[in-house]
Amino acid sequence: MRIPIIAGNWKMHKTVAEAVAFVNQVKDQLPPADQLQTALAAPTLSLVPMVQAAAGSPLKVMAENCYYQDEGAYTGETSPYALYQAGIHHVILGHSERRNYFHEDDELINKKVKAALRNGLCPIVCCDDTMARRIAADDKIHWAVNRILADLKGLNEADICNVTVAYEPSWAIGSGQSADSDQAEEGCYLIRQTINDMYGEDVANNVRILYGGSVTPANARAMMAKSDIDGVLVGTDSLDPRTFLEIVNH
Ligand SMILES: O=C(CO)COP(=O)(O)O
Repeated sequence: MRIPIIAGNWKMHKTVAEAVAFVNQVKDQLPPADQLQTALAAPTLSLVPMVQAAAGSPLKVMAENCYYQDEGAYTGETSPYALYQAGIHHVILGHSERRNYFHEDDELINKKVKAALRNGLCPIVCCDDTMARRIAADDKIHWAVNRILADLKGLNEADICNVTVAYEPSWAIGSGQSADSDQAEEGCYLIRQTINDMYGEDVANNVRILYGGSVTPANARAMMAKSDIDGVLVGTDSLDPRTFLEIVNH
C-alpha cells in the first residue's frame, strides 16, 4: 500500500522565525501519518528549528538539496550525513531549478541520490518535462523517462524502495498553469512503467510518484484521485499555512 504524501517545497522563502511559526500553526491539524504523510522542504537555515518545532507531530521536515560527499573541503555545501544526524531524513534532489540555475546534470544528481541513500536519507527525485519538447517532439514525457533512467542508475532494489519520484513539468512550475490531471497521470504512469522495466512490478507498485507544478486547493483532489499519482509537491501554495492545510484536507 502506498501512503499518499502532500509535500510543500518552500524554495528560498521564509526566515527561521517564519518557518517555525508556520510549523506551530499547522502541526496539530495534520492527519495521522499512516493515512496521509505531510512534509515541508525548507531552506537549510530553518531545518533544525523546524524539526524541533515539529517533534511529536506527523510533519516531516525535508532538505531541498545536499551534496554527494559526506564531508570535506566543499565550501558552501550541505552534508547528507550531517542532515541525517540533525534529524532531517528526507531531501529533494534534481529539482528543475537546481538543474537550470545551478547546472546540475543527471550524473551529479545520480551521485547525490546515492549519497542520500548511503546516509539513510529518503530522496524525492524530481524529473521535469519541457513544453518545447512536448510541442517539438510530441514525445510528451519521453524526456522524463530518460531522466529517471539516468538519475536512478545503479540503485539496487532496497535503495529504490526508499526513493520517491516527482514528475514536475517545467512549464507548470510557478506558472499558474498546472498540467491537467490526465497529463499528470500520464507522466506518473510512464515513470512507474520505467521503474517496472528497471526493477519489476513489485518494486514499481511500491515506489511513490508525485506530481508537482501549480498545485492548488482547487486541483489537488483531482490529482490525488489518479491511480498513479501518490501525492503532490507544492511550491507557491505551500507558503501560506491556511492554503497548505486546504490542500492537505483536499
Ligand atoms: O516546483 C514546485 C514544487 O517543487 C512547484 O512549484 P509551484 O507549485 O509554485 O508551481
